[in-house]
Amino acid sequence: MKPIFGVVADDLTGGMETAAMLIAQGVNCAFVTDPDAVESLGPVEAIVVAQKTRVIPAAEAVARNERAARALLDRGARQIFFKYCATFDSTDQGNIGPVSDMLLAVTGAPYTVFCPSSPELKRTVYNGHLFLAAQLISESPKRHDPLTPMTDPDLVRVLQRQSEAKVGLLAHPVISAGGVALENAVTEQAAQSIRFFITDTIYDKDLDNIALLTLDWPLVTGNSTIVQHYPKFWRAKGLVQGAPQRRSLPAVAGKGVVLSGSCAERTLEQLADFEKSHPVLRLDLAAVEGAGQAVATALEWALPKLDAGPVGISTSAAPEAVSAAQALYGRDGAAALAEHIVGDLAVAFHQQGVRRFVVAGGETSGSVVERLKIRNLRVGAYGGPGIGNAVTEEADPVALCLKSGKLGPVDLFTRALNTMQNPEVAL
Ligand SMILES: Nc1ncnc2c1ncn2[C@@H]1O[C@H](COP(=O)(O)OP(=O)(O)O)[C@@H](O)[C@H]1O
Ligand SMILES: O=C(O)[C@@H](O)C(=O)COP(=O)(O)O
Repeated sequence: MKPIFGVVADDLTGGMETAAMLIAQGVNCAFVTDPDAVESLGPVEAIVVAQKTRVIPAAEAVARNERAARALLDRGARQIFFKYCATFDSTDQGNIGPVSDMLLAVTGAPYTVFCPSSPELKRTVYNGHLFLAAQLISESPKRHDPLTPMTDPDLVRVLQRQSEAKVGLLAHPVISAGGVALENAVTEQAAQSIRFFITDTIYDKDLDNIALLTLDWPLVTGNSTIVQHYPKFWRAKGLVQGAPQRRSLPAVAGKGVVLSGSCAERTLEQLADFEKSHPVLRLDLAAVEGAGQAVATALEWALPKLDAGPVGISTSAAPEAVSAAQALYGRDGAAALAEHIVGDLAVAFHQQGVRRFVVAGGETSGSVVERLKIRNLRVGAYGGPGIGNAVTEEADPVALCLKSGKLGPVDLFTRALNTMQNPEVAL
């Protein structure tokens, strides 16, 4: 069976969420973190290859995503989808442009769209400008992101800084008209050598129009939300067979921990909520004496508590503390230190019998999954924005809930740990 959809995702949380969305719509979707794992997968309708490439140097991101795309195309994938964040997380040296340049060449696509919007989450694009609710992204809390502060809301300008390809805009009137009017707009702009189209999107209906436009394109790019708009069209064309269903995960017992490296406002709220009923250790990056000492301190604090119930350990901090850590270690140095600590803790906790992990933050999730050497996961059906639930396919399984920094209900950490033990309780 040739997959109808091959996803190359630039982080673990969003990649897993994408797989979960497809699964919830009855699409038999596999999820792997290593392109080499694609070849040996059984028959599936879709495959997500999610790697931690969002903030790595562009050349390395291009090489790793090219391996993923080629592995998917070698399996016969009918369409490649490049999945990035709804907030277009990227720096000027960022990867969305270079990876898309490469994917255009590898798939032979003449052009593609960029559709980060998620109307449900109030992430919309109008006149090429990205909004979080009523705020331009550059005026929202995203301007404080530790790794990808978004200071320019004009996505045409942001993408043009990253790519050789000419970037244009499919503005809202033509997106909302859809059909032939939209196809004509693409043809007209393509005749002016435009290869990348930022798509204005305000309403769900706009996403349907974009999905219909791009249904058979070799390459599409965007956030997970647009992906949810394809399965009904695939089903109408007879491309997928399965009816929408819930795929629940096997129960996993064992000790539980929350590991958090996300500094997003929502994560800080979730940690505060979890702390009402569970012990939480907050590590101050500016005060720790190296990763080794921080890990030892955290283990000494956590291990005696785990038999009584889950605990949380976080490097997450508010903008002032993030700035203090970055002033000491540099932006990448602070992130590397935090990820080193959290990754070491994940390995040590696993050795000590922890089998339920909630991880907050996309980069943080990437380092935990890499350090636990997890390549292949059975993903559960979609449980809400920004959340991916999965279980490793091995004799002594590990349950993971990977959470996007900015998303998820406030009480997610407790609920996710409980659901792992009793998957029949919906998230
Ligand atoms: N106290 C801190 N100061 C600076 N950077 C931090 C701190 N704690 C964590 N980080 C880093 O910030 C980044 C947060 O990114 P991520 O895990 O993707 O979260 P989100 O999903 O909120 O973007 C990670 O690379 C993490 O290691
Ligand atoms: O769009 C989103 O928020 C997610 O799909 C995503 O990519 C999450 O990234 P992080 O917030 O860095 O986890």
